Amino acid sequence: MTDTILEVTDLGKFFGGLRALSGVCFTVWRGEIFGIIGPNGAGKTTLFNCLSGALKPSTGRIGLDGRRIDGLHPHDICRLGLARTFQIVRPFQGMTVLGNVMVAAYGRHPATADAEHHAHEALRSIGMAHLAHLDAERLSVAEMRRLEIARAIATEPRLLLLDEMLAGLTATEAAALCDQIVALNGRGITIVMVEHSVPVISRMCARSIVLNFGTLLAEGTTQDVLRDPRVQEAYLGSAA
Ligand SMILES: Nc1ncnc2c1ncn2[C@@H]1O[C@H](COP(=O)(O)OP(=O)(O)OP(=O)(O)O)[C@@H](O)[C@H]1O
Repeated sequence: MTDTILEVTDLGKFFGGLRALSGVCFTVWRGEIFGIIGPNGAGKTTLFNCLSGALKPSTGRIGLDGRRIDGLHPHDICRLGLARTFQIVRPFQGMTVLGNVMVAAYGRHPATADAEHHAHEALRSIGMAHLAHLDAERLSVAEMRRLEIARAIATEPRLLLLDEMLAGLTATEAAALCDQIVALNGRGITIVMVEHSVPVISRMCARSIVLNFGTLLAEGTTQDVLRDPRVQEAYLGSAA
């Protein structure tokens, strides 16, 4: 039997008359890397904002490990084991890489020595230990992305939402980051990733959903989803 970590049922988010999400249902299984694709404005970031508590959904329910989390505050959702990254990385100004990650680690480890230890662990897990004492603002784009993941990891999530982590990276940088993401997944963290690159989603995610105009266009194995004629027309066709 498959073990569900995240269950989304009839999720809707309306901004006035705009239905950014409507009737969205899907299930993420524990231990998988799950993909979310869709054209610009399809509602992917709104979905992440609802899952992480940044936005209160207008309809529906979200279950994390069987517990209802929709409408909870972001820090409560984070404490329950769901972390997310942001498309645009904004490190705390005037702080080192380590300091930035410690801010996240304090959530579970209020003592400074503990927070520092766990922040170092998070940096090591994403291959950034050697950059711990660098001013965070001096990082490259690829390093910023890894810092963003380290901050999320430092909250010790069971489920990690990654929002377009590969955008703007070179092919080599993207491949290295994909390897890091697979390694994190190998350590037991379930991953949900929003990604525009179809080849990346095909390689990384056994199962995926496609959003279009705020509705679920397809759900299933990534292979089947990408072969779906509606997906081809709405997403791949328009991208070609
Ligand atoms: N705070 C908001 N107020 C009003 N409309 C919003 C708000 N946030 C998002 N929207 C609208 O909701 C729709 C979905 O936006 P969203 O950013 O979730 O799409 P997306 O799939 O993440 O797009 P992209 O790939 O460009 O990041 C868009 O029409 C957007 O303009």
